[in-house]
Amino acid sequence: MALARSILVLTTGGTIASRDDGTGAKVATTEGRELLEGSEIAPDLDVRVREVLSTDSSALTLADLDTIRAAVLDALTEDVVGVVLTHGTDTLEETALLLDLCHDDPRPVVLTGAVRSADDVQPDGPRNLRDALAVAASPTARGLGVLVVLGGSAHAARGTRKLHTTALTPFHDPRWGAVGLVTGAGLDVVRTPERPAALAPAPLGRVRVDVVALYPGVDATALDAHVAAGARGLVLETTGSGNTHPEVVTAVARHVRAGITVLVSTRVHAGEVAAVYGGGGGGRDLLDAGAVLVPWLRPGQARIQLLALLSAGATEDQVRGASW
Ligand SMILES: NC(=O)C[C@H](N)C(=O)O
Repeated sequence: MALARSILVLTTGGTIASRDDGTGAKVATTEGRELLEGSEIAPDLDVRVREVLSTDSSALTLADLDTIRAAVLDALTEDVVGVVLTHGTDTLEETALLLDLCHDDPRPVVLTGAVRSADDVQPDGPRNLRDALAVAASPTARGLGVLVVLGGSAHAARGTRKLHTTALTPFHDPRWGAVGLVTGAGLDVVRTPERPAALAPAPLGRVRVDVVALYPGVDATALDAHVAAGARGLVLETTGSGNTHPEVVTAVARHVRAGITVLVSTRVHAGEVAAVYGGGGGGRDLLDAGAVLVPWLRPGQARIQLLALLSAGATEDQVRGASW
């Protein structure tokens, strides 16, 4: 008989592990062992589970992200064909990108979660976990980096976002679409994601990077407050293709001169950020003020990449030249 393929499942909480706490609120309380019991596991897989955290992903701290990354890197030192990480969906895209940035191993790391809680009459967690295990064990998933598997498809970590609060297929990559579809046999790959060279993992908590929302009527108050709180980097959630009010651009120029890295992302779901508009508040003005345009990553993932770069000691040129 063929030797069983080993997979380590790391659990962190989220809706996949949540149940009613008696007041009608969902809280992550399900143990890793119970998650596996509820999911069909192929007989040729040897699946072990390790509990890392038990929290709603919206409450994760940077120290928690360090803990999760360390647990994944540790799991990859073991004799496993792949790793599955169960995670809340709210900030799954941040954790997925962080792991992908330092993933330098052909074995797949697969993040999964659920939209419906573990005590729902029709939970989606068991199927998602089964799919994630199938992908983690699939030879076709090797070399694709960190993947997000929910609702029957797999997406690359980079560029993938939660785009629906309740749909069973909440994750999409607006630029490239899915990497593959989950089949009974594993992963049917439709594209190979482009991934930059891996970064050395460094603890995230020493650097502060904040996201600043921009909207009609905005001024520089929030921007200045983040810098006063110690931010070394700011990610602007601009309107449209990278535009805002001239007052914000003036503040950006001041902060860039003082050594703060300012990234220009957008609140718009799909499409490129570019230096098109002038007039004092346009993307062209932000570029001239010294900001870095982020064509494709949206604010959550841009922040994680900037945190990872600054934490790893990247130079200004390395930050500017990164794949955004
Ligand atoms: N569907 C989910 O997992 C949402 C949950 N609030 C979380 O991110 O932990």
